Amino acid sequence: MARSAKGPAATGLDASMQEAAQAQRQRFKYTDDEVIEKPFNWKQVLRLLSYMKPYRKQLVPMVVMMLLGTLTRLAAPAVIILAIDEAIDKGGGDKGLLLTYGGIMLGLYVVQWAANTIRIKYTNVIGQKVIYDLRQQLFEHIQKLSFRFFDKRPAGSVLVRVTNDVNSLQDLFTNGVVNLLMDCIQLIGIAAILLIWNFQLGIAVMVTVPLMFIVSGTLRKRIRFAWQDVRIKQSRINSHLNEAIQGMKVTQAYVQEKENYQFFDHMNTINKKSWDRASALNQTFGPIIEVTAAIGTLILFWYGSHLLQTNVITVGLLVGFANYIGNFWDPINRLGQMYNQLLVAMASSERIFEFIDEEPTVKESGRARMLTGIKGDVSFDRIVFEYEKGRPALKGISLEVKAGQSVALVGHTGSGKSTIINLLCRFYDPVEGAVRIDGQDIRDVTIESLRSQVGIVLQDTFIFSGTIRDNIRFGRLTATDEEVEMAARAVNAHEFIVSLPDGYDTEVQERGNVLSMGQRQLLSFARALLADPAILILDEATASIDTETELKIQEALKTLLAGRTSFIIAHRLSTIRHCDNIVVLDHGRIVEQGDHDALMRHGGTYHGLIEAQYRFLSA
Ligand SMILES: Nc1ncnc2c1ncn2[C@@H]1O[C@H](COP(=O)(O)OP(=O)(O)OP(=O)(O)O)[C@@H](O)[C@H]1O
Repeated sequence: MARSAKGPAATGLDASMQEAAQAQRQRFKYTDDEVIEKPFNWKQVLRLLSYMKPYRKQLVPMVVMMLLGTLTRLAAPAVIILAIDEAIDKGGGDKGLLLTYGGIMLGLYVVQWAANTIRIKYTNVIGQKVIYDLRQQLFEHIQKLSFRFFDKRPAGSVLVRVTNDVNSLQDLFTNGVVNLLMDCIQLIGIAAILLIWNFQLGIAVMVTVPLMFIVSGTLRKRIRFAWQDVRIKQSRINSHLNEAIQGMKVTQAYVQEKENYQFFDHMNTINKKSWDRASALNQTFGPIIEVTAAIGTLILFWYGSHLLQTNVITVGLLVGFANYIGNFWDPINRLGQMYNQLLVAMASSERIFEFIDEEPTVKESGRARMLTGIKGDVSFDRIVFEYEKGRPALKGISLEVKAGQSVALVGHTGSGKSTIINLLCRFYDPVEGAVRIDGQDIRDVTIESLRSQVGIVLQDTFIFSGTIRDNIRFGRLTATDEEVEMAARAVNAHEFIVSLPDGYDTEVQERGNVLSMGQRQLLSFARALLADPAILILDEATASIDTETELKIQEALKTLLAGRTSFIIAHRLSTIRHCDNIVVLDHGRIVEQGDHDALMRHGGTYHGLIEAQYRFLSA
């Protein structure tokens, strides 16, 4: 009864929850675009190894130690053979000789231990340095890449290359390459010793080797795919987690926690299943290797004892063979693992090199001059620009701005206001036409000198982790504490800064979580003032400031803008009323320009926008 009373409601709830989870699944679409492994590619391996070149000096002792370690390991069973045959078997127990062989064995182990310790030290040092260089080179290069590059990629995928992909090469450089060489030398060495010492027995005990390679190859492949699947599932969880944390406020505001939880639970379950499968497959590998190894040992003792009885081999040789065979399977096993690791590293290095080889689309010409001591005349000469081929964002913009003038850019959303600014800062280059400052095409001047003449206060004010003082000083790193404070006072930010617990030394988090939007904007004003650029851009800069702060800001802006050419993008038209020139954009074209009074008299688009805004505010 209890069950039937509860049943329909519970079933209904379950059904609705399942529907919600299903809807969530459809909402989150993850593309597994990152290929996890790539075929072996010699060119790429050589390119990777070239990162070791600067450390040639450390490479020499490392290789010497590696050879010494491997040779001593190969020599040890040979000494056992001699000790048994010469000191125990033949001489009927020559204690002196036995002690000598014992001493040699001890010596070999000490040398082997020392050689391995020194080798590991050198490999770690070289490996870490190579990874450091690679990460540094990658980051340095990414910083140079143009906006077009970032437009095409989500921030997460760029992040993953600098972290995960570089990390996956770390193992290869710190252990992989050296172990691979050591294992190869050991395998070839053992095979050669066995065949030289007794060809027939050598062939007999190694008869299982091809079998081992086949089993190991096939199984490893399956295990590799299973682990790849785990990585894909984990990377999905990571992307979802990233999105869930970034969008936490929206999730809570729309009360979507339960749905998010269910979706996460669904992905987590899939991940667990995938992990269980891979791990179960992995566990089958050990017994298979052991069985194959046991077959080899069985053949050794069966055929070996036969050869012993017929006096073809000695007891020492049989024991020595057993010893060598014991050292034979481990390298085979490791080589399989190494091969998998190498294929994963191939994919990671390909992704890293793809970024390193990416040329910035905004390039500096070899003859670029410094742009210094400018007046601030700006001209846009018949500019055509498109972000995506065939979809022009600017369609022939011509605009003359005299030094010291303030220009407002207005127009509907998507009309091209920010694009004009992007071209002035050379974040992109126009497809046609030219942007000039004081008559110089900005493609002929160095990017650094151009951007240091152009100050920008963006709509989304970025606050870096650090103190308030550091954040203002970002405008000019050499500014003194007094200059930082003066800039803050000039834009009316000083008052709120000193009211914070540690004043100018208050620590703020990435993106300025402890500050209000208005406060963040005031800080970025101070930052721009400190930079003292000849040309200033304010992109929606006053959008988030309340009326009282806005009055303060308007006052500060007069100081900030005095003597500078300025471009102001503002949706609130009241803030740009006093600009010298108001440029009205419509679908990438200038449709009107003039001062406020002239445009109002004209009664065109601007007049319409002012009317609409007035109606909206008084509604
Ligand atoms: N990174 C980009 N990649 C592709 N298209 C873009 C990109 N940035 C802008 N666009 C497109 O270019 C056109 C102009 O955009 P722009 O950002 O200059 O408009 P806006 O006038 O500043 O708009 P808003 O007032 O909304 O900020 C729009 O159609 C927009 O969709």
